[in-house]
Amino acid sequence: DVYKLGKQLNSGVWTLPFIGHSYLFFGDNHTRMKAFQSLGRDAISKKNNGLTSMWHGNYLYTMVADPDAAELVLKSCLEKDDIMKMATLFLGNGSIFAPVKIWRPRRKVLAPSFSVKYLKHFMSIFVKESNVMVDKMKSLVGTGPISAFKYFTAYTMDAVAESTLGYKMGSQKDTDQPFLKAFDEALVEGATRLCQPWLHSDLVYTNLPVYARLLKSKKFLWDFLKELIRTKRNEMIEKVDNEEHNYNSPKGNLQTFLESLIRLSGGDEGYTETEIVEELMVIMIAGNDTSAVGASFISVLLSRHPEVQEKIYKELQLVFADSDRPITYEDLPHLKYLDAVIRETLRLYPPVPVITRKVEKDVVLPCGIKLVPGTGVIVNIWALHRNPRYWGDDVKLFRPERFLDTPLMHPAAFMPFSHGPRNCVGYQYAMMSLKTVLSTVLRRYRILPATTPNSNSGFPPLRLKFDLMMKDEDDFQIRIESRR
Ligand code: HEM
Repeated sequence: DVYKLGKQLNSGVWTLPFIGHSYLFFGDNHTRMKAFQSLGRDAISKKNNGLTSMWHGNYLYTMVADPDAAELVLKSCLEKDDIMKMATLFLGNGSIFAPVKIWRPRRKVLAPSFSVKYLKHFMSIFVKESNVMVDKMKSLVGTGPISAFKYFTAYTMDAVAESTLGYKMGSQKDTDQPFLKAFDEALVEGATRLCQPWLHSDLVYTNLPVYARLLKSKKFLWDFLKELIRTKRNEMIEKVDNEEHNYNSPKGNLQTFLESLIRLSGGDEGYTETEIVEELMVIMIAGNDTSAVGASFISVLLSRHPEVQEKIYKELQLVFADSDRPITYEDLPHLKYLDAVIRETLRLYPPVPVITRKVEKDVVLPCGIKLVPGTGVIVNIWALHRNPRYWGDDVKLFRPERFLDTPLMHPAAFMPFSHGPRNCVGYQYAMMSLKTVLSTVLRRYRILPATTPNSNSGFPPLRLKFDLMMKDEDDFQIRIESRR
């Protein structure tokens, strides 16, 4: 059945005996992104209608770049592919990669703490950290190119740490911050392993010095979070004892995810300390670089499309005129063009370009092809967002207006935050944070390209790489100029 499925998927990309398509992934992170791109192009080619195969040795993945098929798969296959089990060494049973029976109850606890009611409280944190960022950027005006990512990643780390943990990380001010260092080291180790198939076996990996390094970073991060949880639990119990003797219906505002995790999980009866640490790590991992990568792609595209940047500035002028007042939650719905620019960037450059699922029961796709239990699925978001059947002939153009003048042709045609029950729980958080930081930067500065475009061919295409996320190999270089 597996081979029959492989044949039906009709790959136009060569496979080699024994290793299948794995040869495409040998090399560096740039090569790996190119592999996903060429397989994705095959999927959206006319002959294939949004599906192709990817053989990892003798293991078959159905690669999906068609919204109809993706929607069905993401609704009916909730288990993540086994390749994601590697994350367990670091994340334990953290919900993002956990088996469905662990993920489901945790998602129920996590989801309400991302509702608008809670998110509104975080605006003041986004505003404060955005201001720290624009102040830091002052010294960069008129200097040589800088990495936008370096600034956005420090911003997201501080914003997520304060809203999640109630902890003022201060990484925008001190890049040697020990939590940040340990966190970055662990992420680098994780990405290195995922991208190097010979490190996939736990038996091999856990006997290598790199594993000892991962454990060291993990211990530091876990000890730090455990201490923070203990302090917070005590604070909350004391507060409730003083106020109303009822742990489950606290008065006052919920301020952080940590507090709501402790509360929503039923106080002492709920999550264990380890389970809370796992969930906090999930949010830190899922919420940091994803948004920073998104903001960085937006900055680079704006540097190359001054006309788009001017349109955003006009919109900002309508809302704020020349005042210095900080952005509020009520301003957000008025920033429609900025919203379209963010979406259009996430369409062309989704920070998470591929996601995986495991097939556990027969699934018949709308085109009639039957997925076989024991195989995997890769939803190639990068290719799905460039599928001309759903985006028209100008699919490769950066044209934010498409989100304003044309309704989506399919609810799953645009899914940078994934789709279905296991989609991104931080979607609204991310959009609010991005709008706050981008509007704050763009009111103060004009973003300029790092290099001058060639008079004939314009700017060279961005060189992309894949290391858990899709990033710019040149580290998102831009320059800035003061608006005032
Ligand atoms: C531009 C920014 C972001 C992008 C592109 C993004 C993308 C994604 C994607 C694609 C998934 C689902 C993976 C899958 O279906 O297998 C996901 C899951 C998740 N994201 Fe995001 N994300 C972003 C920001 C955030 C933020 C800011 C947070 C939290 C503060 C967050 C928290 C999560 C969590 C907790 C999950 C796991 C949900 C679950 O498994 O139930 N994300 N994200």
